[in-house]
Amino acid sequence: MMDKRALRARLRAIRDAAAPVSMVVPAAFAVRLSPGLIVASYVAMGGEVDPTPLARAAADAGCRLALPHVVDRPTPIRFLAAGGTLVEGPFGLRQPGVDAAELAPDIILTPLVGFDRRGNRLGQGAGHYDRAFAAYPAAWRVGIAHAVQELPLLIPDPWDIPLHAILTEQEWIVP
Ligand SMILES: Nc1nc2c(c(=O)[nH]1)N(C=O)[C@@H](CNc1ccc(C(=O)N[C@@H](CCC(=O)O)C(=O)O)cc1)CN2
Ligand SMILES: Nc1ncnc2c1ncn2[C@@H]1O[C@H](COP(=O)(O)OP(=O)(O)OP(=O)(O)O)[C@@H](O)[C@H]1O
Repeated sequence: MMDKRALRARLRAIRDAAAPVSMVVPAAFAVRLSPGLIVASYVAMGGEVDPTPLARAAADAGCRLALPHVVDRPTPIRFLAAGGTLVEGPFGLRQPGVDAAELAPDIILTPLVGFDRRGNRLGQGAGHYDRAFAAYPAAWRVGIAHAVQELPLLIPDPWDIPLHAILTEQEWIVP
């Protein structure tokens, strides 16, 4: 059994030591966008990769943007309409106010702590995206990370739902 906590600590350190990268929107992402689709992005914190180029491409294509709204570790995240004033949330996050409209995402962009080429993912360990993926099984799941966050193999837990694609500053990976 892999020690996920130790792995997470190591990968966060690797991620936070990496030079900031700016993402180029892959054609394979752009072709998926169409007016009215709901794209859940995130507000990067710490050493996370900034998904703004993808969010902007989505908005330019007429998609509606949502952002995760976090209450605490045990409470499932909800995706709320972006565009209003962001407020401070737990874990140092910036997020929509609790009164923003809840949206059901068609595409979910998720920041990764670690990943492998099969689409297995290591996140923050609160199960927020695991549960969001289970709640929206039809959504297209796109992970975003620095290339150095790749692992040779991550053994998935029974509840893990794999990513459809992973974007790094070097590659668009489709498992
Ligand atoms: N930018 C961003 N937004 C996000 C997430 C995320 O990982 N990144 N989430 C992902 O689920 C959800 C929020 N859940 C979270 C759950 C736990 C921790 C957490 O334990 N943070 C650590 C520091 C983490 C780090 O350095 O990466 C802490 O507060 O000690 C953060 C977010 C939704 N929004
Ligand atoms: N569909 C679900 N419903 C309820 N709890 C879940 C579900 N999926 C996962 N969990 C719980 O959430 C926690 C997730 O831990 P895990 O180490 O897999 O997180 P992770 O891979 O870092 O992903 P995440 O980004 O979702 O935190 C586990 O305790 C697990 O039991």
